[in-house]
Amino acid sequence: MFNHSRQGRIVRRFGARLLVEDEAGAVVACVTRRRLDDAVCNDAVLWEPQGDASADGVVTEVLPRTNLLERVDSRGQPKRVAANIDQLVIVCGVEPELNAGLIDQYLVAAENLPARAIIVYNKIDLLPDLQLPAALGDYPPLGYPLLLVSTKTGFGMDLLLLELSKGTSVLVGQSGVGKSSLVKTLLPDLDIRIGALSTMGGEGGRHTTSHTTRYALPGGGHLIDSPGVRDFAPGALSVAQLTRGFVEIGQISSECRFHNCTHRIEPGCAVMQAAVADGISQRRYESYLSLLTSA
Ligand SMILES: Nc1nc2c(ncn2[C@@H]2O[C@H](COP(=O)(O)OP(=O)(O)OP(=O)(O)O)[C@@H](O)[C@H]2O)c(=O)[nH]1
Ligand SMILES: [Zn+2]
Repeated sequence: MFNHSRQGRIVRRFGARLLVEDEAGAVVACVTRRRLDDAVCNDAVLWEPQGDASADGVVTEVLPRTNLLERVDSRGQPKRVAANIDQLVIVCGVEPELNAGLIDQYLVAAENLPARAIIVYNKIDLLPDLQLPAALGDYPPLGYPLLLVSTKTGFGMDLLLLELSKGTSVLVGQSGVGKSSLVKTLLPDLDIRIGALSTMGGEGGRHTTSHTTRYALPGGGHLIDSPGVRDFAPGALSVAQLTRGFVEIGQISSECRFHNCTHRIEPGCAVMQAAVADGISQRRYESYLSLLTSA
């Protein structure tokens, strides 16, 4: 049989209906022929044009993913949110007070996806003397870019757009740090775009912001956004995930006497020695220990 399959990318899923961006950048309203229950936002798919009234295309296959972002819902069940994430943008800010332990948890999540991680420190307008919390100094030496921004003044937004142009990103972070404000600054025409997609997607014309959606950013790259994405909280972690997630600990752990060292009480632990000798940040080590006790 002649193969009409084309590649596309899921922009948004609304039940059985999918909005798929075709290779030319046009958005096509699709249904699924078989029940592709696990298809999520930003999945690469194969689809075939179809000319009937219900939809313009049929999604036939979900292509292999590089990763899958899942969140834990209110009943403790994992929920698939989006696929093929390149960068986790961890948003924090001058207020509420910095929660470095939470940043460390997000970094563990990023390293395990795996995805690149960027730390964005917002509301810099509230910090005229630029006295940053000491904990933020832990991150750039580990290779995590730290960007200072203000959605209020626009400071740092050009650099942020540049970082975001490198791939497909999601914004995560604690409530009140300014994630919604950032999205509005990055995508000033968000309401219009949501309106257009809602009309296309058979969502009854409701301008729904609740569905996870992939947006093209003005400087290149894409942002995947929804309240569910922004509320993403790292779930329970295994010891292996923790060691992978604290990159400096993972690096030194090959020098520990025991290959399965948890770096807590074991003799000959190179990580403990490094923490005492300032080879790694004492605060990060303690953060690791506190996550280990809940692992
Ligand atoms: N001074 C200052 N205030 C900001 C800035 N960005 C956001 N805010 C304020 O911070 C508050 C929280 O911003 P939101 O964008 O709602 O934060 P959020 O992270 O989306 O919060 P949730 O919706 O609870 O997750 C609002 O009152 C914003 O006006 C900034 O750059 N400077
Ligand atoms: Zn050790």
